[in-house]
Amino acid sequence: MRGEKTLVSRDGPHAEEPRREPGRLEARTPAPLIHLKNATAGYGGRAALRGIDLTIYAGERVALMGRSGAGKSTLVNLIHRELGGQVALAPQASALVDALSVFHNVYMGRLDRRSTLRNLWTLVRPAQADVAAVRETLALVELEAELFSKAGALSGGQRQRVSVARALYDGRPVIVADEPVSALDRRQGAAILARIAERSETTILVLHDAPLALDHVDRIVVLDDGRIVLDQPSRALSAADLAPFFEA
Ligand SMILES: Nc1ncnc2c1ncn2[C@@H]1O[C@H](COP(=O)(O)OP(=O)(O)OP(=O)(O)O)[C@@H](O)[C@H]1O
Repeated sequence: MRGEKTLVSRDGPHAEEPRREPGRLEARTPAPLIHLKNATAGYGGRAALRGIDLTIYAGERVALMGRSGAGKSTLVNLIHRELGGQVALAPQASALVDALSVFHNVYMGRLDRRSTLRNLWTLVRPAQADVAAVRETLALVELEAELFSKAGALSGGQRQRVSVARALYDGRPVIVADEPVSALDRRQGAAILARIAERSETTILVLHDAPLALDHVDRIVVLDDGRIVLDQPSRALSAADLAPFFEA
């Protein structure tokens, strides 16, 4: 564990709503899902994100990209905090509870919507209906054979799929996933991204693979050293456009 996290967002969401003239008829602009204006975040007094201006609307599919240490996970945490209960988070696969089964790790996606008694009972003797629902979700990521394996015994790619399954099982309208497919080959990665897109209204994904991102999201946001250095629709970009941001 590194230093203590102090996430700070200046001006918060909806800081600059468009000004409307009274009495004037105009097309209704949808409210942004997230609106960060000059947001900052850091750890123990050290800035990890600076001057972040980012507006995301419901229905968008956004990839956050950039070199290691650029601030992607920090931005994911900030977005998660701003959106609260609307978000199903698929954290990096390292966030799984190794000592628990795949079933229990996925079940955790709905922990906060069940009674404490039911959650405790599920630790010992899961209800058949819950087992069936989790198995069905695991089938979406081709992992139903591992239902009762310990999470700690899985490969990196399997762990990523469990993390995604937990977010799918959670079932909230926004899925935010931090590196959901980096340990998978491109075919498997594409299949998982397709499942995420089918099961969510809005997706915000940390991705490393440019061709995969260009195929699966509408918009690419690149971070470098804590700042947004590119924010464009994928259709306007090629892998060559993104390459300079990943070269040493
Ligand atoms: N818990 C923490 N305590 C202290 N510093 C941190 C912590 N987490 C991240 N940082 C620092 O903040 C900066 C941004 O880190 P972050 O994890 O957001 O980057 P990233 O783009 O997600 O990297 P990666 O692709 O390697 O996961 C880095 O300089 C990192 O060292």
